[in-house]
Amino acid sequence: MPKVLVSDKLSPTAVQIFKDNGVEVDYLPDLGKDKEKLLEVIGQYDGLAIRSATKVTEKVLAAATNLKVIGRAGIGVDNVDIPAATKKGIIVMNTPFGNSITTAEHAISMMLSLARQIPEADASTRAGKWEKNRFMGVEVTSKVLGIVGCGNIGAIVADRAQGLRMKVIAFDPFLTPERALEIGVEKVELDDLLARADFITLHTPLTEQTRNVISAEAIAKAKKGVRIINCARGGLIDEAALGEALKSGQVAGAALDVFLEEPASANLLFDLPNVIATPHLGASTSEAQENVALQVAEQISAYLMSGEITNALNFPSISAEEAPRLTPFIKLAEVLGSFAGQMTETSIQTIKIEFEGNVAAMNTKPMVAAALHGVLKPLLEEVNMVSAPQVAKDRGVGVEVVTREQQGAYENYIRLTIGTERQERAIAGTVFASGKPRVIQVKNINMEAELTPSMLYVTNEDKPGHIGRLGTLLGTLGINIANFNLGRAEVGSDAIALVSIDGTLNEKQLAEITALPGVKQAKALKF
Ligand SMILES: NC(=O)c1ccc[n+]([C@@H]2O[C@H](COP(=O)([O-])OP(=O)(O)OC[C@H]3O[C@@H](n4cnc5c(N)ncnc54)[C@H](O)[C@@H]3O)[C@@H](O)[C@H]2O)c1
Ligand SMILES: O=C(O)[C@H](O)COP(=O)(O)O
Repeated sequence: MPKVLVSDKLSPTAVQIFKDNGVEVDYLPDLGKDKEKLLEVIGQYDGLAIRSATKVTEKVLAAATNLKVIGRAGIGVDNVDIPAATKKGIIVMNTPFGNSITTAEHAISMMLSLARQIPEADASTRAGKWEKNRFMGVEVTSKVLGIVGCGNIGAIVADRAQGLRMKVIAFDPFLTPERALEIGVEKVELDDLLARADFITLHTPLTEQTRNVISAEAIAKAKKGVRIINCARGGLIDEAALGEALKSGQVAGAALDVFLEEPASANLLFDLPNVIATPHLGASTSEAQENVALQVAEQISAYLMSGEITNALNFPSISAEEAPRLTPFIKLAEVLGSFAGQMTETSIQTIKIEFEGNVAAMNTKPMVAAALHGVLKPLLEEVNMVSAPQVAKDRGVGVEVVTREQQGAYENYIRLTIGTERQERAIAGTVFASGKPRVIQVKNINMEAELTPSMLYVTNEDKPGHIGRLGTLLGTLGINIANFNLGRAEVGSDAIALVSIDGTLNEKQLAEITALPGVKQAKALKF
């Protein structure tokens, strides 16, 4: 039974869902904050369910010897080292929509609180002062709201702000003009947004491009008296620059849910009167927490129990219906890749994967990942299905994927062609109705072979006596033949033998096989 650790405070719904799905679960909501303890126990678990408190660093991942999946009950995954997880073949998932309405509502609440200084007015009134003249606010109606990052949350904020009769402009390089039109926002450049916005709200992930997007320079370009809201990530704002601008009046107020250092028990902005701070509460409503807990527990369980992949950030999705149908094709793609990888001795420049017939209409991305894994595995130690596409890219291997309708006799057909500086080598296969993957072409020579764990591959001149000599030699070497598959281009030309054997061949035995008359190449293959 797979075992999952919940190391942050998730709704108990998650625990119940894991149990209902046949997954063993340890609910230790404070463990994520204890780095040493996490390192000690993480090796026991197949899955990890977290929020933002657990930091899944490279060190944690190195200790996570059984970990297969990390599920983030929420959106931001900057607390997970995704490249390191990918390298280890660990799927990283999030729940991209579960808390977006709640977070957008928090941003709007923060904006209105800033406009009317609600927190200070509340504190002053309850302290017995009746400072009616101190708290002069501003209306939001007809004001310009500048949204930086107009994805799921940004678009919901835009919708709510339009309800408040604000004019909404957005800076987001990935926002298409069609989408901007659909959600009724004006797409602008950052400098334009800074120059025009009365309120600026941030809704981008924290990346190298977005870090300090609200810098001293950006603040200087903003309208005097702008109010800034950040319910996304702390690193988006240069906090020191914001502090100076709040003191000078360039920024009239800031409402911050997130901080550079969290938990933020101290922060240079906390002493300023025109700052509203909340402790990363953006996603904290009972509705959002139910949503994300339920989703993450279902997603982790589905992956561990059936291979279904939803909302993964480092692997293509595989639906519950697809998972059983795709499995034999993923297997085929991997063995074709492995065959080609084992046959390749010089550096790979290109990998072409062609899908024909039924398989071309399926979700080919996991098959491509499996094929690349198969190719790279014999050449590199640290590669897996999750990391293979990135490894191929990092190594400058050109990957081409082609899909087309059935052209030959096979209802489904996958061909993988490897290009090196010396040559191109193609190998093709199919999956029979029984679900069995078979190799059907090697170097354009037709054959039909099941790839078994240990095989001998021989190319030879098509001349009488070869099969007898090969069989006799294998017998003399004490190697039992489980299956013998043959193919040839045409009479008297090149022929191929793919022999399933029990046990493995050593270098000396291979040299004896290579020395047989007419043999051009002999190779031991493992699958
Ligand atoms: N405070 C909280 O509790 C809380 C809750 C949920 C999410 N968040 C944060 O909010 C962020 C946004 O969430 P979302 O669901 O809207 O994500 P999303 O992916 O739907 O939207 C992010 C948007 O940012 C845009 N973007 C990326 N790089 C940009 C750049 N350099 N400049 C401008 N725009 C850029 C993207 O194109 C995208 O449209 C998350 O990454 C997370 O960090 C915080
Ligand atoms: O990215 C998110 O989903 C939010 O930052 C929520 O974080 P939390 O789960 O720690 O509240």
